[in-house]
Amino acid sequence: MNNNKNLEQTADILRLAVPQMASLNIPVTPANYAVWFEYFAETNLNLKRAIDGLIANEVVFTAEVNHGLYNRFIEERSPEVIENVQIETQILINSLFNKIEQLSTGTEAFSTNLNKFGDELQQDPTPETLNNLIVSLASEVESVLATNKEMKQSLDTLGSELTSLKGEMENLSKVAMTDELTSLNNRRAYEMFATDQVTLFNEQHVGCSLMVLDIDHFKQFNDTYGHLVGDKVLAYVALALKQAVKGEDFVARYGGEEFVILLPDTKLSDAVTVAEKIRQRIAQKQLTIGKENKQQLGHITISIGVAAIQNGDDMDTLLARADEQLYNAKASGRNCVKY
Ligand SMILES: Nc1nc2c(ncn2[C@@H]2O[C@H](COP(=O)(O)OP(=O)(O)OP(=O)(O)O)[C@@H](O)[C@H]2O)c(=O)[nH]1
Repeated sequence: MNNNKNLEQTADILRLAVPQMASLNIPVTPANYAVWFEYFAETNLNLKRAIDGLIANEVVFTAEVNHGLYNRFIEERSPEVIENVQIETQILINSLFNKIEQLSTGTEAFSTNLNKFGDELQQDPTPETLNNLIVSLASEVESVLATNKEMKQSLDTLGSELTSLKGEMENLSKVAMTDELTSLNNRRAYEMFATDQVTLFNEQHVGCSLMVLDIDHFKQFNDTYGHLVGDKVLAYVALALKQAVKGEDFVARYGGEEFVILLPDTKLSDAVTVAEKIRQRIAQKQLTIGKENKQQLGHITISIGVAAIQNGDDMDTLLARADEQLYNAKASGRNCVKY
């Protein structure tokens, strides 16, 4: 089993990456760590070449440079990379926590044994020799206790370092599940949530409904106002969707200008009501850009397909039915909800 090898490799990379990042004044954020993990793992030769080039040319690793490396070499490939880093580091952390526990148990047991030995000696007191033994055993106990104390201190330090590393890894996991442009859940996060909802339906008969939403004629919008304005509109739609649903509803950017909302424990008619409210809210909004010299962008509309989970559904069949309804909405002239 190469688990130990992986663990050792991960630990080695951790030992190399963190000091190198510190010497280049690169903050150990989850995204930066993902870049440097890959660099030292030597699994991404393009990334390695790019970083070596930057170092050779004495380029300062500013926030923009770090962000660029992450975007180009990590995010654009796959969030799986981040998840791998997260999983491997998590294994490392767990194993170190286990070791810490073993160590403290071991030293405690040693000092207990020594104490016991001291007790036994006291039961058969032969004058001088025993007295000497007791004295030396007592001093040994003392030294073990001192070592134990030192050990405890270093374990405490290690423990708090690991706790903060654990926190960073949780952030990393969050990065892997979040769409950078809109800060919504990404497709990967949606798929995990949808899988859980399908299981809940199969095992406990708790239903759910799914909306698939797509901005109408978005290509035209991009062509007229440019991609950057298009990006702002995507962020606006994301916020509007978040604000339009209640706590448990799961909003995600599925890709491009397509969003999904999964509504747990919600029947079709209720989901359609929510969808209609969202459609109207977005259609009514007059879009502007710029703070002082506001440029009017007019209105955008969205089309929505809705479906409720049925017996025999899996995540893909549910999505396919909602998608079919989205197609119907587009075919019926857009800016409408079909179910
Ligand atoms: N600005 C921006 N545009 C994007 C992004 N992702 C996808 N798009 C654009 O969204 C447009 C989608 O175009 P189409 O699939 O033809 O659909 P549409 O123009 O919205 O037309 P209908 O969906 O049929 O109403 C393309 O121009 C994509 O470039 C993004 O992240 N930012």
